[in-house]
Amino acid sequence: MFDTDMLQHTLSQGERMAAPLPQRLSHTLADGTHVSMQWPGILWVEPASPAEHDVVLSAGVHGNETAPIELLNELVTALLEGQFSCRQRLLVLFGNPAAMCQGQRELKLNMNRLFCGAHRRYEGEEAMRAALLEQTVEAFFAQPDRRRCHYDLHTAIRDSRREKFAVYPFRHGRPWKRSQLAFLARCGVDTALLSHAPTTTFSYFSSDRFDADAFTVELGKVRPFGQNDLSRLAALRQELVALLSHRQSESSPPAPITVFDVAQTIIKRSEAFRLNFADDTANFTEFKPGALLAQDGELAHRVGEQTEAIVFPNAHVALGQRACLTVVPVGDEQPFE
Ligand SMILES: O=C(O)CCC(=O)N[C@@H](CCC(=O)O)C(=O)O
Ligand SMILES: [Zn+2]
Repeated sequence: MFDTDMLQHTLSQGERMAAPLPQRLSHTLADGTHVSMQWPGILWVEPASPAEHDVVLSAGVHGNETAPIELLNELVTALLEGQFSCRQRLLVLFGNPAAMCQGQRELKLNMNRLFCGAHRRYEGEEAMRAALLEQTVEAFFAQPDRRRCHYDLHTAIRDSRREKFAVYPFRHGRPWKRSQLAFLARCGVDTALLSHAPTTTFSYFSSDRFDADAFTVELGKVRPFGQNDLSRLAALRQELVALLSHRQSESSPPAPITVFDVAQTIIKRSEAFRLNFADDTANFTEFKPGALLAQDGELAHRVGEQTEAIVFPNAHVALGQRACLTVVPVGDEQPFE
């Protein structure tokens, strides 16, 4: 019998997240869809006659970001119970099960900085898990001429003036896709940030290596398991089921999404790094031109010539990592298709 509670099954494996399950689980649903699990928190779904999308849905790359984990778990249960028929090839990933077990963002390493081979510079369970996730995504996306997408679901540490927003990874000059922004808007994600530099995040990995339509999607604030209001993610659930069922979306055309350019990526260079605003300052709080945002020893980080809003400020990241983004309204020069 295939366990319909993927989350409990994953947590029951404890901290063994880079080792295969003692026994591979495999099951064929009534509609012919084949479902299998060989590693903790990695579910592979192969419909009998798949439609054109290969869909990766991930959550728990940060172990304490529980709302999207609960959402994906509920979606998997619905699929396994036959509540909807999955017509797209689907890979569901719980990124960092060991951190999920501990209710922590990470054990030792921020897993969302370990992709694109960055895991090779480190040792330990999280580096091994990131390597496994890369190999799994590569194997899943190996089929040619498919439409690939990857939505990597997160929640933010701070309050946010914009509850749900997506980071659109750098596309090396390829146009940003309005169709994807419209999909996100139907999901209730009303804000997108266009990145202008390569990173080592999971969504950048799928975008860069496999030309997938990939995003980091922020879905509210971090809360412990059991304390999330999943009704706030109802629109996202509905659109994911429509995508997976290969049905037209039934939601009315969304309000246009607000798009920002990432203006600055502030890196923590020394242990002297300090943010120049209160710890409870919400994401998307605006600062006037010239305002001091952070001090890193002698180095001052200031707003440029136009007002900028802060996103993901965090003085407690490892040296060399991003401690804050700033964003500005999107410029006219961005290529969209
Ligand atoms: O709230 C925060 O400070 C962090 C929330 C989070 O985990 N965000 C992602 C964004 C990844 C990206 O830029 O694509 C992260 O920091 O990994
Ligand atoms: Zn996260």
